[in-house]
Amino acid sequence: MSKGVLLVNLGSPDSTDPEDVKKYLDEFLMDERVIDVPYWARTLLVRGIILNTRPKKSAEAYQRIWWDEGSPLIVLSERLQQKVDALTSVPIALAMRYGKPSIKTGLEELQAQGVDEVLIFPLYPQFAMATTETILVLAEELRKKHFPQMQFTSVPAFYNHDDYIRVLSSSISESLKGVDFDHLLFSYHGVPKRHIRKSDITNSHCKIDGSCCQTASAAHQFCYRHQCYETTKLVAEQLGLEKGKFSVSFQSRLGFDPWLQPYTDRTIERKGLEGVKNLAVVCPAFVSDCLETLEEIAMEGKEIFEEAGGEKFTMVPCLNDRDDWVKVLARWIDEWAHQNVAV
Ligand SMILES: C=CC1=C(C)c2cc3[nH]c(cc4nc(cc5[nH]c(cc1n2)c(C)c5CCC(=O)O)C(CCC(=O)O)=C4C)c(C)c3C=C
Ligand SMILES: [Fe+2]
Ligand SMILES: [Fe+2]
Repeated sequence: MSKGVLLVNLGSPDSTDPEDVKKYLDEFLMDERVIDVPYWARTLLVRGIILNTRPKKSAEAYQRIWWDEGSPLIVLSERLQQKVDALTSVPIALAMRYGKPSIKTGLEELQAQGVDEVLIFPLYPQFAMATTETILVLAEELRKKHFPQMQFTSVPAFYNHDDYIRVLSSSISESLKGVDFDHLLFSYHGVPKRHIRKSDITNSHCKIDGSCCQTASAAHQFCYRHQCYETTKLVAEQLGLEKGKFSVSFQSRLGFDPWLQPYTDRTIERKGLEGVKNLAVVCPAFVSDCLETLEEIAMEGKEIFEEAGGEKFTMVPCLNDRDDWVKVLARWIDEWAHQNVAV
């Protein structure tokens, strides 16, 4: 069998035109693992309500961060793919769960290179039903329908992997060198609390209280909240951050359901009001900078902080195409590619 890798990120609209943003949001929000209500209710909510107003607002946000080459998330993912490809012995393709290049196109690209054993690599450190799971489900549907001769393996969430924690810690200490920050906020993309309960494979562990994510359980293999706290704990240990000097929050909530708390916007405001003058923020749920980091945090978050009395706001960039990150990905891939190969 011939091996190859499909890196998969979230995806962006084709342009900042509200019509393109609407098309992208339709594909994204009509995913049953993102808005997980019955089809009729999702259609009513997404196509009857959200898509009437949100595309215009989101298009304006995309306009504030868009690059000449296109969406930062796509451009940065392409750079990552090219650099990893240059270091590995197997072909590396790139796909997006929503928008272009699609997962089907990515698999076709690998197929054209003779690949029939594919490592599906969701570019998310923490597992979530709205990210990792939806990629794996769609990839399997496509395999059955269009690529029955292919075999898939997938990379599990790497939220606590030593290599990831080391690279993330280095990126934070480099970005914050000489920045005498009072507090470091680890802001993760939020999800509705219901998603956490649904992903609880024990059906009994998750309480979303202060303690369940710290109590050992098989549920943690698929618990986004546990994995976010674990990444934070391991990075804080590696950086020697004292208790109270850092905290966790969840950003980007949508709709009226309760999402994971504390919310990032309110946390940033509270920090400013409490007298924190120098705040640093890192967003470890994203491996590539995107709308949610460049606009929601670096622009809106900064403004909220300054209005609340804060003075210095430092944003730590995502891992993007850092050399140490590229090397780690290339090593993980080569380790997989050389398994079971007689030497
Ligand atoms: C850890 C990664 C992500 C999780 C978990 C996630 C869940 C999630 N997101 C929405 C709704 C929206 N997210 C949007 C943008 C967006 N989300 C992620 C990642 C995760 N989402 C990224 C990387 C991006 C940026 C994409 C880019 O092009 O840069 C958007 C679109 C923008 C907007 O209108 O705000 C929406 C909508 C839900 C509902 C959800 C969990 C249920
Ligand atoms: Fe999102
Ligand atoms: Fe938990």
